[in-house]
Amino acid sequence: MDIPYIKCHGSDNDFIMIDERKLEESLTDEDRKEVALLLSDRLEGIGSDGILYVLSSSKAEVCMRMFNSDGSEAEMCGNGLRCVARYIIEETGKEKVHIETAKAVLPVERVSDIYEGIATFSVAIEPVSFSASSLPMEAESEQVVDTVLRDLTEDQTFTALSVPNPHIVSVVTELDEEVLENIGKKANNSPHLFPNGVNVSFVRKIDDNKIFVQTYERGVGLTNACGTAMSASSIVSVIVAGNNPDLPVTVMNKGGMVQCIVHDNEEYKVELQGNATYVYEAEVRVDISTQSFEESPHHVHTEENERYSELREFAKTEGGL
Ligand SMILES: N[C@@H](CCC[C@H](N)C(=O)O)C(=O)O
Repeated sequence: MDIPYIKCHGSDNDFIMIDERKLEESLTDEDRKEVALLLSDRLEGIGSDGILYVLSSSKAEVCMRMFNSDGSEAEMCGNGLRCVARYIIEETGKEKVHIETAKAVLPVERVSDIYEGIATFSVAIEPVSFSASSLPMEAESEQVVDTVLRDLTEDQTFTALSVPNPHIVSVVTELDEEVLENIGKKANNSPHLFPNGVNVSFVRKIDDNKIFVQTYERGVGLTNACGTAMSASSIVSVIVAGNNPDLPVTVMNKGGMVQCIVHDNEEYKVELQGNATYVYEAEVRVDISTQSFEESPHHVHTEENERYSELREFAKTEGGL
């Protein structure tokens, strides 16, 4: 099967975007899983944190489905949704479109540049729930807010929420990547606690409405950034670290930066704003039965990648890396 794709990223959380509407054969869920496992592999494949599948929709311009690099499907992907948003906004020529995701039809639009010369897209992150059952998470109380999770640590507190994929977030003074990785692995090997796994984030407050976030992602491991995690972390920073709702929270990460505007009216909602950078475009011939693939030459988006490098350097300094 020949599959044209765009290698893209949001804050260096990188994806292979496949427009299924352009394929000659339709994909089954088993195909989507196999393609994710084969192509996402960093050593033997193309390498990515996951695959974004773009499908037709009867409810919106298109539907996005996201498969992690381990072949599991996620309910939502914030950085990926910005890439799909760009793709559809450029395709339709509209300023604002809607994209169907597993749990909601979400508005997405182009907004003013987050950094000079970086085309920036805003996506809605919702529905948000603090109910433990929404993750799902086995807990003694219906909500887990700033609470020590004794199965994972002795003294570190976490807040659990779904946005709508599952997250636990801890506000820390020093961010230790090794501790994060250990807790992330433990949480994802604790089906009695998190039957569907969980994304684990550490948040360090840099200043008022400015945080640094790193995440151990379910189905992937440590990544440069996770859009839903940065949205969940911004909400948690409003609740437990004194950040202000309705004003942008600048979120630095290992791959760049985004802005999250947290709205806490009747329900929590987040506007996640950041880059949607195309690295290159190519076509891959995949043979699922032999687990093999062959790639065409890449059409590299040199100029926008150079511009993104500037943002990455700026973010490193601002994030104290
Ligand atoms: N990196 C993504 C989230 C991808 C899914 C996540 N690993 C999960 O399984 O929930 C993002 O930008 O939100």
